[in-house]
Amino acid sequence: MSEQRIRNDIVKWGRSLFERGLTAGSSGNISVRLDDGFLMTPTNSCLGFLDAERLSRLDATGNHVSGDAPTKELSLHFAFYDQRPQARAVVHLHSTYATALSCLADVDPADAIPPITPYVVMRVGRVPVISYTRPGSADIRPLIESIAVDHAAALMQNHGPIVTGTSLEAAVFAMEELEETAKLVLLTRWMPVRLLNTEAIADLNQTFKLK
Ligand SMILES: O=C(CO)COP(=O)(O)O
Ligand SMILES: [Zn+2]
Repeated sequence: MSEQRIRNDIVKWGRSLFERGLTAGSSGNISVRLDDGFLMTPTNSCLGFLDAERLSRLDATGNHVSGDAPTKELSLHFAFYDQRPQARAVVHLHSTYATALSCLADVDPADAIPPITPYVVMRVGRVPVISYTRPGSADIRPLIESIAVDHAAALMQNHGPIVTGTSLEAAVFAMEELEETAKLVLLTRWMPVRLLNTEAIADLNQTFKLK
């Protein structure tokens, strides 16, 4: 896929996520790994109004080479790219329900999203909670690196979700699934929920291998 097409896709998905209320104001950021570097959304930009020509272009070693200054969360994007060779895109949002889950004191930090539907198992997998760090702090990097080999998604405590995928579309779809499942988890929080059993989960993992 050409770089221009990828730039247009970042603008398209950014607008779509923003218009559906999945992140507000200038929150959230998107990156895509190219063959010779990275494209990232600029810091303080609104995902609803990105300009394809002003996206931040970084070289393969992470140096900013053109466009506006990149997201201040580049450490967390690079942590996933370093540890997951298959990751081609990273999406971070402040979507309401996943962020609400990230604030709950009694959520299992090793497994924040119970397996209540097949799609969350297929598209997202197990979701750990990463301890709080200040937005933009490089301190997040080792925390993400410690989970990134085995997890395609995480919740940053009191902050929001972060998801990777083998394409931008796959990362966006996984993020949408994560957000919708977080909503279901909160809707059913005080109800006796029947989870998928280990047999069903093993069958899903075998049939739809998460990358
Ligand atoms: O969500 C954000 C910080 O966590 C937004 O930061 P940027 O505007 O630098 O991308
Ligand atoms: Zn954020």
